[in-house]
Amino acid sequence: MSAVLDLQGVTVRRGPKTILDGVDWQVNEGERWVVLGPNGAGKTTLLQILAGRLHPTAGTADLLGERIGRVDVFELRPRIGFSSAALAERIPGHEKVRDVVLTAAYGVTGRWQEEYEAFDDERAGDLLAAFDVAELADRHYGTLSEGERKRVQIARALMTDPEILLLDEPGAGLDLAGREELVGALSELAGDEASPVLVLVTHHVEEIPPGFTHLLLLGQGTVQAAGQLGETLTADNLSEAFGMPLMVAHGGGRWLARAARPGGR
Ligand SMILES: Nc1ncnc2c1ncn2[C@@H]1O[C@H](COP(=O)(O)OP(=O)(O)OP(=O)(O)O)[C@@H](O)[C@H]1O
Repeated sequence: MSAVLDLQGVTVRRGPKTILDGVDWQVNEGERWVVLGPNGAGKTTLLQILAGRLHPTAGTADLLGERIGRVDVFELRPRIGFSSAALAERIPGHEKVRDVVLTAAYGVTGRWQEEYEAFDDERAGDLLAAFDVAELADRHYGTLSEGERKRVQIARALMTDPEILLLDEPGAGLDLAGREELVGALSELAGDEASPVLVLVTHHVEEIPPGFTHLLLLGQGTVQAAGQLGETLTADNLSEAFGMPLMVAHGGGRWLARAARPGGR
């Protein structure tokens, strides 16, 4: 079975800066990956490659068996759901919540004169219900709380029934209740066999939803560790990636990390 995502020696350079440096990474059917790393490690850049929105400067990126640079990315993109703050900024505040999800069927933001099929309407409704925001369907997107918006954004990313779902820091800016609701929703998604392959970028181990299976730890542009979550999310690996002595605890399917010594370094 070929990998769903297969990166070999992926390098991204911008001017004198090497943002990603020889990244090798394979993701297979059914896996749920967390990508963790400090600010500036290259997580967002990596996700841009996985979304078919950026070409590596060197190396190869095969997404769903198609090589970036050889495939028409506009055909590939509906097969890859993507949710990020940058994409969310393009959603007009006056858009109805149902339409925010529905318009993803055409890869647009902002409903205009497209004709949607009844099954599109039904799917958008089902996705809003799955993320517990069905009662907001007729509200304007701009009136939602940050937590509600995040769940609508993920529902939107799933609209095309993608084979891969990429989530770039979905927990950013959420309060404790919002974060916990999101973690619960993502945990359910992770546990559903019908869900696509999941790749979740986060800064915080507390945001790792139960049911996620693998971890990629990114240092400054390089893979520090990658593998099964339980084996890879160790104090040693995390301390090295974040450049400070850290301790890690695990219980009830959730993770916690803090400085190993009072006062940090
Ligand atoms: N177009 C660009 N030109 C120059 N440098 C860039 C460019 N895009 C990103 N970078 C730099 O590459 C590094 C990695 O950026 P990236 O956004 O991928 O990191 P990240 O791990 O997602 O960071 P954060 O956790 O802070 O969001 C940063 O130092 C950033 O300033």
